[in-house]
Amino acid sequence: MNGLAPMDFRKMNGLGNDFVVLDARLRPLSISTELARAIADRTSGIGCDQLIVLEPSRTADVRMRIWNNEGFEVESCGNASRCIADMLFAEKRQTVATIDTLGGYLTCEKAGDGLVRVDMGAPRFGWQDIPLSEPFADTRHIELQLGPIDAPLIHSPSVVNVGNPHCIFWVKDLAVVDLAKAGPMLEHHPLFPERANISLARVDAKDHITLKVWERGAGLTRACGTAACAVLAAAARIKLTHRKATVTLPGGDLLVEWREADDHILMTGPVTYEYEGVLPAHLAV
Ligand SMILES: N[C@@H](CCC[C@H](N)C(=O)O)C(=O)O
Repeated sequence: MNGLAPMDFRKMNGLGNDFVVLDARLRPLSISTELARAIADRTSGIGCDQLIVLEPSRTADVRMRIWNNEGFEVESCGNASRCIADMLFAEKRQTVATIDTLGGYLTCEKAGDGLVRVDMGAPRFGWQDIPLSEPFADTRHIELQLGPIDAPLIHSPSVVNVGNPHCIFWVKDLAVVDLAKAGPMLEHHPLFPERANISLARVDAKDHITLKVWERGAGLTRACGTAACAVLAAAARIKLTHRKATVTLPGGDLLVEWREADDHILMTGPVTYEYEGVLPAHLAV
């Protein structure tokens, strides 16, 4: 133990995308890459896709910081936003909450039936915004493929930033490539200087998309909220879907709407409280 008091944590998930939540609003915490990785490591006895740390905020109800399972800090997490919003609703006995993140300022509200709606802000499509390492005038489809040159298995993905970078391949068959193998290669492709979250998306109808995600820094997850938002915006942009659709992930459904009035994306979905505990001594912060 490093001389500091052991730390309480809460385990939560959004559609199976799971989080360890630490509350640093009253006691500042210093999170190193090694510590984030150790807490997220599933052999540590706890484990999660993302470590979430709550800090005080001058402008919002809370500042939410996010570390991927690999131990580096990132800008956005859609599923964690819903979880933290729900905690805040209970704490503050309110039906709205605001969350400050590196990826943007989020307004969240109760949506009935235990669901939470988060305004994820406006998508960005410029090549510098994703970011890409070279200019592309049109990010609706970029030149990138996997498989033989004359018969690529997947190709011409759409790219979008919804607080974090996403690359989406449109497929008819979600098993056309093994995402566990293709994901790491594409995540680290030189076109993505900050790496990228990689999705395979199958458009089933104008109001329904099925999605599999390889998350940057976390691998295959049961769900990725920002990927669902990115996919809906990218699909609606190229008229594959309406501006509102259900996005089905391995862990369940999210309802996503890209609102015309203000260009913002609204994501609605459930929250699950798993359990509370105390970090073991070797992980105490
Ligand atoms: N699971 C999250 C996204 C977490 C961050 C992502 N892996 C990244 O590196 O950008 C979500 O629900 O959005």
